[in-house]
Amino acid sequence: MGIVLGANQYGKAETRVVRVVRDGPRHDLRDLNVSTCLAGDLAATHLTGDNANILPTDSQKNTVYAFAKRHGVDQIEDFALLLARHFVTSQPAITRARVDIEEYAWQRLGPHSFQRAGGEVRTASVTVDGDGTEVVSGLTGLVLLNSTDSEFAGFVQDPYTTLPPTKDRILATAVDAHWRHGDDRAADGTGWADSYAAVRAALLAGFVETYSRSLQQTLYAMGERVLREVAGIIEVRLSLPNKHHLLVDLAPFGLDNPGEVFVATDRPYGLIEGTVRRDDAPAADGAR
Ligand SMILES: O=c1[nH]c(=O)c2[nH]c(=O)[nH]c2[nH]1
Repeated sequence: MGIVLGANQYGKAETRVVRVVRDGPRHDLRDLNVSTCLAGDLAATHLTGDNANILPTDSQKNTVYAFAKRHGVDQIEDFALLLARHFVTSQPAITRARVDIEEYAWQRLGPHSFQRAGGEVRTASVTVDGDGTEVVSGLTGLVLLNSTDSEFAGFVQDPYTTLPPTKDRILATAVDAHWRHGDDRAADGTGWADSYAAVRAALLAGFVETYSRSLQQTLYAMGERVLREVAGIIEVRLSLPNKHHLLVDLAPFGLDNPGEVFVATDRPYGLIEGTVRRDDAPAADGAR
């Protein structure tokens, strides 16, 4: 019985690259998930372990980042063409390159503030018992990003701290917010839609308009804004994942990176949680 190597290919799947274009104070943002896949004369690495024809998947990933900086990102078809052509023309052993790109849409909220389109869920939890009625409204999956006006510095330095302080970073989160209505509103039973729209607007304004020194500070600002602006809300509970965007080091490719090319990491992530409430709010009943 003969055994032979069949079809094969390899590449780097799901390189998440966020390209910020800083053209003055108004920024633009492109958010991509790029997968590269190369095929060609790859028999040796499978049969003998000779890697002479193998462009590391790590280099493929770096090419995505470097091209995002060097060429920018406009239409994803063009960016995919650029990458695929690069791999087949620069690598003698590679005869086929496939590049798949997903683009995640962001809606503009301000000069450097954006909201991820889609994925948002509205929630409601009602508790009725002998003591009364409690209504907790909420939303999850509201993904927000500020491409500047965020810093994180002045934190504890213990023997395990390696994080460099930063005066300019991307701040991104998926808002999970639940707010408790006062008794009057629950008894009244009207105006939920207006209340929801007003809370959502206040959360957005708190995120967009706060110069952030920590996500904790932004959390408080968002909750405070809801309580100040929306009548009938007595408590806001927020759970904010810190969706880290790390600056890619492009120096090995002779490129600078003044806050333009980032890797969006999905885990681990910081999770910042807190409650902001009116000081006269009665204790929660426990709907959520
Ligand atoms: O806004 C932040 N708060 C933190 O507590 C923290 N910790 C960390 O590593 N990065 C950040 N960012």
